[in-house]
Amino acid sequence: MTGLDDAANAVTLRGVRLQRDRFQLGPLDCDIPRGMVTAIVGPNGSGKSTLFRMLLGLEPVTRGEAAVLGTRLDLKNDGSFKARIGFLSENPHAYENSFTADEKARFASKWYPSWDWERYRKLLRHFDGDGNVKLSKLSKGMRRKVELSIAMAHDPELLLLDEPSSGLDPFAWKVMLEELQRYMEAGDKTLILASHVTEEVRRLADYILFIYRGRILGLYEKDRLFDDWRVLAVQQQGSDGSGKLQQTPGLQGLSETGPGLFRLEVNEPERAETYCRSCGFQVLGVQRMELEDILGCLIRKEEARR
Ligand SMILES: Nc1ncnc2c1ncn2[C@@H]1O[C@H](COP(=O)(O)OP(=O)(O)OP(=O)(O)O)[C@@H](O)[C@H]1O
Repeated sequence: MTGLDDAANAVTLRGVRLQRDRFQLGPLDCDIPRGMVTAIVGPNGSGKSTLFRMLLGLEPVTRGEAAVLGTRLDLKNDGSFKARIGFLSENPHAYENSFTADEKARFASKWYPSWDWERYRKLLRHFDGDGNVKLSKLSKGMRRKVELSIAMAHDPELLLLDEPSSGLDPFAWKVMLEELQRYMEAGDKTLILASHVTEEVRRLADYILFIYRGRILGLYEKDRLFDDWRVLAVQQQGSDGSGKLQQTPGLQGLSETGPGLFRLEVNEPERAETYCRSCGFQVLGVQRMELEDILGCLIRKEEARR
């Protein structure tokens, strides 16, 4: 791991903890790279929104050190780094209900030096959003579209999106993917999004950060993750040898699915296959794992460790 102010990272966390009455986030250690898309994936209540709030300085770091865009999250910073960030929260703020999108945008334009009205209008048009209706009168998806337009209008260095597609119809979802891909085209932007939508993660993410019960289960390069993690179905040929499966290279999970039949979750598929054969097992099939299966496997391992 590198220093806190390494320019290659958009976010650096070192032993970071945030304590609430009934929930602890951390200790967290990770580097989220700049110029990339990182998807945060984890079950409900695992701490994704809390992590976003902490990165925005809205909740204090109780212990450890954190930096966002090279700025340390401590009492000494003046908060100006936040003008370089675009944020879409999971839930809309009730105190903004009486504003229209255009009125909210007018507020935002004063706060963000790089605010671009043309960009805002273009985004709103592309999303087919209405800037003149009170936010409280918009449907969930309609409000999401205008909030996204506002979050992206100042072309921020770092975009933090908390479940951005929540409420969007399939057409708006497609527009969102297009806009986020366009946003990343310049090469110097960073997108971090929390998502439960597998397809969104598959299409957008360069990296996946798994989080569970406030702890990081791993940060993986997406293509490698989907290449490496496989399910092997194997059948025992002789009468003995099932115990040997515990030694399978890269073994992440093992279950007996029938008499002499086993299901192995592995992240070194070629070595695992060779090993199983050498132990006298017939390999019946090898399949890529879905994102939720990988998460399930990581959670089981974490639970076993606790
Ligand atoms: N305002 C709050 N005050 C106290 N505890 C909170 C508050 N908001 C969330 N929590 C708790 O913090 C924990 C993490 O919640 P958080 O919203 O960060 O999870 P999440 O991963 O974003 O979940 P989801 O996928 O459901 O959006 C949960 O145990 C939740 O009950």
